[in-house]
Order: sequence, then C-alpha cells, then structure tokens
Amino acid sequence: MDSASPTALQPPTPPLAELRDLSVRWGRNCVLDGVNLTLQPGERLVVVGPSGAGKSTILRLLAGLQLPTGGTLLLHGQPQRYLRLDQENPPDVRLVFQNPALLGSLTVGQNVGFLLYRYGRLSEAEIRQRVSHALEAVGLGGIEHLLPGELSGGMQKRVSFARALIAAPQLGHAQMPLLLFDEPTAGLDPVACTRIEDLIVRATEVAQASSVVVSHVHSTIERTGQQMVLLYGGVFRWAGDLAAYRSTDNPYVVQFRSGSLRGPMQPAEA
Ligand SMILES: Nc1ncnc2c1ncn2[C@@H]1O[C@H](COP(=O)(O)OP(=O)(O)OP(=O)(O)O)[C@@H](O)[C@H]1O
Repeated sequence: MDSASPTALQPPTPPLAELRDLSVRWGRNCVLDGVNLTLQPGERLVVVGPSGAGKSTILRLLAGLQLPTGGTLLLHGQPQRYLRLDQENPPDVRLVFQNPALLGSLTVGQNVGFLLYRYGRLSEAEIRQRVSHALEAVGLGGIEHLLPGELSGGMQKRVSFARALIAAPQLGHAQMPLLLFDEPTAGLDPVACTRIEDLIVRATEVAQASSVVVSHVHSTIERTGQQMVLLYGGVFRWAGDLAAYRSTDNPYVVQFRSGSLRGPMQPAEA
C-alpha cells in the first residue's frame, strides 16, 4: 500500500481475535497444532469438528481460562500472555456455558445482575432497569422474582444469555465484547433450539459483539454461522462462509455434514 495515501494515516481496526500459529499440547497429545484464525469485529464464527477435536479448548483459550503452549493469541490486537484472572485490564469476553450455571438460591434478577450487584457502582434502580432490559431481550420480561428452579431448562438457558448481555462493570474500556457459546443447543428439542439460535444472533447484535459458537447441531451451525472452521487432528481442515460450507466437496465437511462413517475422520486418528 502507498504509505503516503490518506487511508494509510488511519490506524486499521485490528481483528477482534487472532490465533497465530497457536498450539496446545497435553503431554504427547497435540490438541492444536499451529492453527491460524482471524475473527473480525461483529462476525459470528462457528467451530465444528468431532468430539475431542479441541473445540472447547479454543473457547477456553479465548476466555483466558487456559494458555497456549505455543504461538500467540491476540484480542483487539493485544497478545494475551496471562490467564484472565491475572490480567490488569482484561478484554470483555463472556462465556455462555453449556450448562446455564445459575445460582439456585438467587432470583433470576439477582443472577442476571450478579456482577452489577457485586461491584456496587450502580443504584438499585439502575441495576433493576438493566436486568429488566436484558431479560426482555431474551423474551423473559417480568420473571426477575422467580428462582431458577422454577424455570424449564430452555428458560434457564435464556436467562444465562440475558446475563451475558450485561457488561461487567469492572471493565473500564469500551471495546467490542466477545461472546462465547459452548454447545448452546445440546439436548434441546427442535423448537427450543430455534429459539436459542435466534437468541445467539440477537445477543451478538444487542451486545454489539462478535461471537464464537461451538456446536455439533446442524440447525445451530446453519442458523448462527457466518464464518465456519472445521477442526480435526489438531488443524483446521476447512474454513469458509456458510454458503461455501453448504456446497463444498471438502471431504471433511462432506463427512461432517452427512454424519457418514466413511471419510477422513476416523476414531483411530482422533
Ligand atoms: N486437562 C486436560 N488434561 C489432558 N488432556 C486434556 C485436558 N483437557 C482437554 N484435554 C484433551 O484435549 C482434547 C480436546 O478436548 P476438547 O474438550 O477441547 O474437545 P472438544 O472438541 O470440545 O470435544 P467435545 O465435542 O467432546 O466436547 C481431548 O483429547 C482431551 O482429552
């Protein structure tokens, strides 16, 4: 690029997340073997691959719950060298667990506003308003007073989404959040799946975030993915957008789409 051109004066926005030659090893088990990946601001990425391929490992790295054994992870252009709890100015990364992980003795409102109550910088009225907006965004307005045990599993999941819509008050910066969803539709009926899939898209928009979804569920892949990667044997075997995923004849994707026992992904190699 011409360094004297006007556009060269604007610092480019870095990718929200970047994996550079990233590796994770557990003893001799190489779970990620020098993978590269870029997530742009506002993008929704779906990571697919068979069991044990390392999909949750990618989420744990992004969430700062684990460090790579090689290579670099950058968030907002900043190399991540410490676990999240040890970082002074951590990036805004919100992990929605497979299990909703709500505190059973607290009301729905107290669960959704947990961090706001804990850090105590806002008035009670302000917290109630934010909690109410977050619950309305997931279609559960007016249930603040209920206990999690009074809700169905699907509703509890939606409450955990509402919690992810609330920015942690201890984070002083205004960077785009990263939402991580680990198997968000596992074990749900098809209608509940659709509701959660719509919520993933909506939550990403409402939080003005990027998101990474790990899923085996075809409807979830189809309805939430913009970009996709297929992980197997420690490396990404395929990457592309949703339209390309539907039509590619890449043998890994073909086998994953069809669920066939025949193909390059075999248990002995996993
Ligand atoms: N604490 C650990 N110690 C040793 N090996 C581990 C540890 N955590 C994960 N692994 C290994 O890392 C590999 C990837 O695990 P990971 O949970 O990321 O896979 P996955 O693709 O999310 O699988 P699934 O779809 O079944 O959840 C597995 O082979 C697993 O045994």
